[in-house]
Amino acid sequence: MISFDHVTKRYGGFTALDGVSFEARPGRVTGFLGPNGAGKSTAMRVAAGLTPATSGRATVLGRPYGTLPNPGRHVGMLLDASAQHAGRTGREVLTLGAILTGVDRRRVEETLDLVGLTEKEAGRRVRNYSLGMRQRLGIAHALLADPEVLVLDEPANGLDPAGIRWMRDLLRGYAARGGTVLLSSHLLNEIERVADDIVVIGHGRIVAGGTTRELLAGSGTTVRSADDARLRSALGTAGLSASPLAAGGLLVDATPEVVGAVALEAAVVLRELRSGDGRGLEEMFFDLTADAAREEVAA
Ligand SMILES: Nc1ncnc2c1ncn2[C@@H]1O[C@H](COP(=O)(O)OP(=O)(O)OP(=O)(O)O)[C@@H](O)[C@H]1O
Repeated sequence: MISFDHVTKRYGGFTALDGVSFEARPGRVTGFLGPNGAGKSTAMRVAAGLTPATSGRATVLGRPYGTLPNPGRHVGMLLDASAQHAGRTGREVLTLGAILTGVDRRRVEETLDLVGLTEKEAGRRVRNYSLGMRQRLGIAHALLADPEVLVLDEPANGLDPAGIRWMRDLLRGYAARGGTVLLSSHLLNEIERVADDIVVIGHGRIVAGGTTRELLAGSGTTVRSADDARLRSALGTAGLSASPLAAGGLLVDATPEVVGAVALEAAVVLRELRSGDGRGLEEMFFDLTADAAREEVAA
């Protein structure tokens, strides 16, 4: 479990995080989304004890990261894949990690295997790694101690399609065994596929959060009919709230089946009946972060 409780982070006069509260729960993958500069990395750094919060509290497994005994054994982090020592080989990076966290050295070979770095690649210096290989090494480092919690900032960055699928399966399997995963990504399709829960941040504030299913189910049913005023009144009589849409039609807080039944009862001819399901994460993301995007353009 990772908890943010009213976390605010200021850099001088600039507020990077503004009262951020959310949880990433065990057995689930939580996708952390937001435009560039929204505060995702800052929040992850606060959770990892690398950046102190100005106010509020972030805890991992019930405690601030820095107070966990041997935190490296419980929490696997990938915050910047390019931060590995370029002069060391992949195997050396992991061996050092194993020594520092007191993990059995055999785990190094297991982890290399797990992330698909070959014997030859593991012996190559990190400066000669491709971006995708660095990501795999970073993920291997995070998994080394088989921790209960994973915090991954843009882990899919630089992975090829097979690598992205591999990572998805890895994270799903990890969560299925009870692990907690918090991951940020700009690959919305991927988040839609891998995340159980989604948290959206814009300008340092949480603008939406919930299960992926809830968030994508979004906004009820869109209906257009031959007589929207009569349909709206019939829906009102049935106790359902309906609001007129700017482009015509109504947005109803009910399933398409229920709206269809009310229309049939009221003998109103329907022209369109559509659930919010098809809205997609991309559309939701742009709706929720539109203010942030507009301000960026204006700035
Ligand atoms: N050390 C720092 N000093 C001053 N400002 C900072 C510092 N670190 C981050 N910021 C600012 O805080 C804001 C949030 O940055 P952050 O890196 O958390 O965003 P992000 O959501 O991870 O963005 P991206 O998607 O581009 O990685 C940005 O405006 C950034 O410039």
